[in-house]
Amino acid sequence: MTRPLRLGTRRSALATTQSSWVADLLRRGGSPVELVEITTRGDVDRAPLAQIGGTGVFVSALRDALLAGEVDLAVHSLKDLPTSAADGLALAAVPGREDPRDVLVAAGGATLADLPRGARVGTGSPRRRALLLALRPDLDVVAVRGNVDTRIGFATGGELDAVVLAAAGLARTGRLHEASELFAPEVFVPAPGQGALAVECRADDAEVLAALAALDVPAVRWAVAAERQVLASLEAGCSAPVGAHAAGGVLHVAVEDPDGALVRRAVPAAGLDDEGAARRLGASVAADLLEHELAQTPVAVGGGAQENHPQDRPVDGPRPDPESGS
Ligand SMILES: NCc1[nH]cc(CCC(=O)O)c1CC(=O)O
Repeated sequence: MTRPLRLGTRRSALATTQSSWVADLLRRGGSPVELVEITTRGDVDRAPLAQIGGTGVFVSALRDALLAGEVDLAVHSLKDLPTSAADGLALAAVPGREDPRDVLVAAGGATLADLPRGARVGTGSPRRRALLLALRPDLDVVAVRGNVDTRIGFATGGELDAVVLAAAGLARTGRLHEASELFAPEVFVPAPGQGALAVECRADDAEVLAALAALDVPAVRWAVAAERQVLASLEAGCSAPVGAHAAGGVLHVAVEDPDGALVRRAVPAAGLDDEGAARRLGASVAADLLEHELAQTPVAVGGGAQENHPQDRPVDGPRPDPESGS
């Protein structure tokens, strides 16, 4: 290959770290790579993510650049990818997964159990909010948005008692030691695809497809396929409170029921070795949940379900970076 592959990346610390990691893997495989910076609406617009299209806004600008031929590949956090396939693009590689867990970052190294009654804990993710309140109903969960650095600052600066983040974001940027607790994924079920990356290219670009095939780790691909199918089958948007995590031969699912209570499921997931098997497993767990746990129950006038959802009080970050979704 003569010309370098152009890898489109967002500018945040996490995005450039992830992109550089993939670029290095490709270079080690003999493919020259250059990084091309892409600015997304989510990077410049300070409006709440939900208003400007959810975490999908970070993905769509990179996809547009791919389809326009401005770049040849793009690296996404897999959990930020919409579950629907993108026309003209291929999910060419799902490389090795980083730590999929969620972590607590609290001043003084406090764990969740150490936090005082009514402690203020920051997260912008409805899933993390639901999981936190299931474990500690007394907590005051505060909506926060901002990059990893900003959100850690809320806890270390004393503005909040703690924040919840993805271990992967900390690990990839060399900050995992700042976590005060690593949550067990069976209990604090991670977002579908958390810790994994998605490498996309044009579906008809045989040269890039071939280079990326070497980065694919099938066991990770099938695990995240099952996790994402749970989300897709539940017809949940990217910010819905759904956790799904496949590891050690078990698929764990956690989802909020219409009354605001957390429902968990654990089903065998050994031997997932193709996309069809992975999807069937995810779809069957979702169907079972929809039939037995998530059927709409009549809500009393006055909206009883709302009582479990005290209003978020936003804390403004200096940057509108995205690392605040699920
Ligand atoms: N939604 C933002 C986002 N997308 C991916 C990561 C971290 C890396 C990963 O989960 O793969 C984060 C930050 C976070 O959730 O704390």
